[in-house]
Amino acid sequence: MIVTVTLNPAVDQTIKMNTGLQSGSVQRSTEAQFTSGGNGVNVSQFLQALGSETVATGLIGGFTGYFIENDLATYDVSTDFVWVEGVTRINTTILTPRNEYQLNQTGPTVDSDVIDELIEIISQHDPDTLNIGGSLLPGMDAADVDRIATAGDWDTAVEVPGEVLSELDADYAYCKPNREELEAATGHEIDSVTDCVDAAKTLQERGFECVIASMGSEGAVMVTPEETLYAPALDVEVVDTLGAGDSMLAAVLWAREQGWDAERALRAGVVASAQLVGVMGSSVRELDPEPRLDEVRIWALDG
Ligand SMILES: O=P(O)(O)OC[C@@]1(O)O[C@H](CO)[C@@H](O)[C@@H]1O
Repeated sequence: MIVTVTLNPAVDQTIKMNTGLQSGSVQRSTEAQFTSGGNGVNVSQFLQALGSETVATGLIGGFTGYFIENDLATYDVSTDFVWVEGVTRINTTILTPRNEYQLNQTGPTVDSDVIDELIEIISQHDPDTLNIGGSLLPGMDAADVDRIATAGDWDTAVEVPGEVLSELDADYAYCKPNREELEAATGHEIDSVTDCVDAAKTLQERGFECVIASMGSEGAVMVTPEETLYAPALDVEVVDTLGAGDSMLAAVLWAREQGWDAERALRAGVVASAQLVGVMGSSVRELDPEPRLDEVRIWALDG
């Protein structure tokens, strides 16, 4: 069973415009929606959509906290959050005909005592795999992530900002940085698949057993102790990219849970993220990568 931990969840507000943004005048949207978000929350929702057993935990508060719990219930996602003082943030994605803007709030400040409560809850669910995803709240640091990761007998997958990734000390089973996070965590500039592989290997040497690095429309690299794989992205119509990386991680964890090998797991991740970029926002009720696995091309880059 996979438990996800989102330290800084969000209500994702997605606003669609039929013009570019201009200052000095009121502009009106053509479409808008609110969904529950934050990397771990999304991973739980995608795991549920894939048919995997999951519980979403983390720190929530205020009216937006209630929204997240209720929204996840409508997707049949089990939740067990720690309630904190303050109000969970609202993050805004604005889609204009040419651009995608992402405005993320910082989130409320918390006392790091909440970590004890969180660890207690995680332990009660006895996960095989724990996914810790997203940014940290003010008042927390990378040592809190290490503490959660090492508090029990579970494999941990992290999908955290690059500056947090660079400060982690524990050993992790998985990490899933995007290009920006990989650059920030390693200091490598990534202009090619080769750069991406080099940076992913640098991370692996620091204690991340399997590194899944997503590069948007250029695809993804997976580095395991046994192999280095590259898969280009599928050629699909992109509505927005929110949650695409989370769906890739969810599908890889789901595939590994079923005993699939690394290559098949990477195929599943690439198909899931292709489905996600085709929908507005980061919510889907069903994910079924299997019928499209053969569409993904895979390069084994070295032994
Ligand atoms: O501010 P963070 O925690 O780094 O990222 C949070 C976030 O932008 O990432 C998810 C998509 O991956 C969204 O659901 C959410 O709003």
